[in-house]
Order: sequence, then structure tokens, then C-alpha cells
Amino acid sequence: MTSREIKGISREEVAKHNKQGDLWIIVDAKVYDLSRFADMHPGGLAVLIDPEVAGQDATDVFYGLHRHEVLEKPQYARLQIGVVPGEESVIKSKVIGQTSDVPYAEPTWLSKGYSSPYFNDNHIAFQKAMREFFDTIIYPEAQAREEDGKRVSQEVLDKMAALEIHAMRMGPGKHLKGRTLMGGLVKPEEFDYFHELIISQELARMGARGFADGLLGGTVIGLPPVLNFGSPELQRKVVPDIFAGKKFICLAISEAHAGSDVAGITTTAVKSEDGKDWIINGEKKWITNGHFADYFTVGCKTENGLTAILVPRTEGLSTKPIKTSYSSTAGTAYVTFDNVRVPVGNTLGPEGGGIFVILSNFNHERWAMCCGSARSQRAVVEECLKWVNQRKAFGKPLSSQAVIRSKLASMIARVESAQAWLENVTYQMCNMSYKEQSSKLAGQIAFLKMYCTRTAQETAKDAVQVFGGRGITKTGMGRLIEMYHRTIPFDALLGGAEDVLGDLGVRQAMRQMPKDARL
Ligand code: HEM
Repeated sequence: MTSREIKGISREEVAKHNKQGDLWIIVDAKVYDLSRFADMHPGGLAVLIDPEVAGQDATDVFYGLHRHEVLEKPQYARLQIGVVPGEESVIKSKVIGQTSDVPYAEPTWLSKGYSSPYFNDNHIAFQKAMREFFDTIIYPEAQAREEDGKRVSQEVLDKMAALEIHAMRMGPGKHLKGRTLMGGLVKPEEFDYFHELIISQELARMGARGFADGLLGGTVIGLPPVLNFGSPELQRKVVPDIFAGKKFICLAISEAHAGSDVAGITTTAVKSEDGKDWIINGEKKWITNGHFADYFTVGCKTENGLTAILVPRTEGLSTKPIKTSYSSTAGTAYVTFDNVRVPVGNTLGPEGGGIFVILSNFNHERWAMCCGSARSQRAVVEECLKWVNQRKAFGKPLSSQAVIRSKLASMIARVESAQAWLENVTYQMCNMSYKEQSSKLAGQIAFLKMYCTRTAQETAKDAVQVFGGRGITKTGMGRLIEMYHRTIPFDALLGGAEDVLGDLGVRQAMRQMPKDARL
């Protein structure tokens, strides 16, 4: 709107325009002319010509039914014809890159007046830059792809590559050497798991679960075995294109026969007669990014146990999409291997040592999922706090109902404990070698993931109760809650089902019991 069009319009003047065809309202000290829009209003005409709305201040009723972003859409923003003189708008639009002032909407380390033993000034600067990047570049893409189900655009991947975000998502390590991270904001040798946590948590804030996996979740779980166990030649061939966002990789472990039960894998790899190639046969299911991947990190049954093998998209390998309850932008696929030949040099780790390769990779994968889970729970807490504050029911804000406050109390306690535990585990990761992490943290991370996803499901259920029908509606006020509630089982299943993880942690603890432990 140009300054010529913004006029001061008194409340008395607005009140004169109170009927169909000549209909003005006030929302947050701004005057809107709905005369022509009223017939097209998705909520109907009747509500707008109600005497309590037409020509009146409709701020409370508006925010009880719409998200603020409605007024930011150009087609609605242009309905504004003026402001009420002497009054100030209170409701501010989201500022790119800014942290939220809503209590518990940010982890304590990002909240004013709190401090942290884990995050230093560099993490704080890194988070700020990352949030700006995600708010500006990723958020619009996330919303569009979650909706249309298409693959993330090359343009966005290129922008991420320019800042080395694909490489950083692999965590700290020698793969970062010589790279300019985030335009030089963090030195490769200073990059640690807290920096990586920041990237995962900013991604979770985008409120698009299928997209979060579609944005190369397959690389996060499929590439570490290549980086940690692949031969230098293999790494030279494969890694540069992946970090440049030009080629894609996924992890292909689970099968219709074997989900969390990795040892039950039936896909076979046998050596060719000359011993130079593997010949692979079998099927993999629920493979994130599989539909558009160029490489597959595959768990295969071999003569002497399980072996991890890197398989390029080649003759005999085919993929087809699986329809799941989240967006097809994730590229979830069914992968078939029909006499697929790959050189033996593509073996990751020792032959028969695949269990170790796969399990050690699971720690990082599960930890990354905990980062996302804790942060998306927090986004739900923020939505709920805003909603109960602005929504009036039975003449009072929802927050005045004790039963609602009790749900919020549980949600907040759950998310705070998940984040605090996560930060502790992350700190341990920063101080352990990859190998030590495998032996010392597998149980901790398994429990943490079990806890995060269990609490997330509780929070999803509570949030739907708080939002009512809007919590099961894909557009409008409750759209984030609907998405969260629909997709929450993904976190509880991918990377190991909850119960299996809990059991894994206890079994590991039992193995470590001192021989002389007695009551
Ligand atoms: C600037 C003024 C307004 C605009 C641009 C607007 C726009 C919209 C839009 C886009 C929707 C679809 C749902 C969504 O995306 O949130 C909607 C729904 C609705 N609107 Fe409005 N609206 C305005 C004012 C009002 C007012 C003053 C009322 C007063 C009662 C109202 C009542 C409703 C209702 C009842 C719905 C259906 C909500 C639901 O299904 O949950 N709107 N409006």
C-alpha cells in the first residue's frame, strides 16, 4: 500500500460502513474495507455482517478464527484502507531471523536472561545466521513442497551448498577441512555437534515434517558410513557431488521382513565368480529419499554375516514411491535389486562387519532425530500458548481453564527435559571419538530417542485437544498441529521403533553391569 492510500479513519467513521456492500472493520487498529471481499470470504458473509462485527472492532473475533499470516497475504493485506488515528497496532508480523519472546518458544540458551554451559558466542552467531537463512530461503520452500509433494528445488540445494550446509549436516570431522562454513562464520576445526544440533533444530522449526526428511535426510543417514568406512577412492568419487547438492544418497536397511530387526535382513550380496563384484538381490522398503537417490548405502546378507555396500543407481536397481501419511517430497521408496553388480571396492567397512557399520551410524541418525523431535515439540508448545492466549471460549480466554493449563504444564515440562537431556548427550558426543560414542552412547541415545518420541506423541495428543477441530484441519489456525499429529509416528518409527530402542538401552546396561554388583 502506498502512503497516499493509508488514511486516518476514526472509529465513528468506520461504524457508518456496517452493511453488505459497504462493510468496514477494524483489526488491531487497522481499517479494512471488506465490501467486495465479503461475498468471497471463506468463513461466509453472515459472520461479517453481524452487528457485532460490521463497522466494529473485530480484533478479538478475528484472532479467534485466523492466523495473523492471513493479513500478511497480499490479496488480504490490500484490503486495508487506513489506520485508526492515535492508536497503535500491537500484533507484529514475524521478523526474519528473530527469536520468539513467547515463553518456552526457544530453548533456554536462546532465551533472554538465561545462560548455558554448552553454547558459546560462536554458536550464538551461527544460530542467528542459520535462522535467517532458514526463515528466508527454506521456509517458503518447505511450505510449498510439503503441499505439492515435489522434490526440493535445485536452487535451494545450491544455496545450501554455497554455505556448505550439506557438509555441515554430517557433523564435525575431517570432511569439513578446507571448506568455508557459513561464509567463514565458523572454522572447520571449531565446528562441533552443537553447531550441527542448531541446523537440525532450525530445520524442525519449518513445520513441515515430510519436507524435513525430503531436504536430504537420506544424506544425513546414508553418507556417514561412506565417510567413516568407505575407501579413500570411493569417497573421492562420491562425496564431492553430494556436498555440492548435485547427487543424492540414502540409507537402505529396512525391509518388509526386517524393520528395527536389522539382523533379519534378507537382501543378499554374493561375490561374482572372479571375486571382483558383488551381485545384489532383494528389496528394501520405506527408504527415505530413495525415489530420487543416486546412491544407496545398503545392508546386505553375505556369506559371513551382514555387509554394508554402497550401490549406485545402476542396471537392475529400481525404485518406486511409497505413499505414506506425510508429504511425498520425502521421496520414500521401495527399492528393488535385481542382480545389481557393484565393485567389491564399494564395501563399507569389513565384510561381515556390517552390523557395526549400521549400528554406529544409528547413533548419529537417532541423535539427529532427537534434535528435530525436541525442537518440533517446542514449536507445538508455542502454537498452543499463543492459541490459548488469543482464543476465547465461554467468554474467557482458553488459558483461564485449569484443564488447559494442566496440559500446557505437561507439554512444557516434557520439552524442557527432552532438550536438557539432548544437550547433555550432545556434550558427551563432543568429548568422545566416533568409536567411543558407539559403545558408550548407544544406550543413552536410544533412551533419549524413545523419550523424545513418546513425549512428542503425548504432546501431539494434548495439542489436538487444546485446538479442538482445528487440530485436525489442514488449513487455518491449527494447520501446524494437524501436520504434527499426523506425522508424529514417523519419528517414533524411523531409526528404530520406541520399544526396541528402550530394550536396546536396557540390554546394553545389563551387559555393562559390574560382575560384583549385589544388593
Ligand atoms: C480482514 C478481514 C478478514 C479476512 C482477510 C479473512 C479471511 C479469511 C480466510 C482466508 C479464511 C480461511 C481460513 C484461514 O485461512 O484461516 C477465513 C475463515 C473464516 N473467517 Fe475470516 N477473514 C476476515 C475477517 C473475519 C471476521 C471479522 C470474522 C468474524 C466472525 C471472520 C470469520 C471467519 C470464520 C468463521 C472462518 C472459518 C474459520 C474456520 O473454518 O475455522 N473472518 N477468513
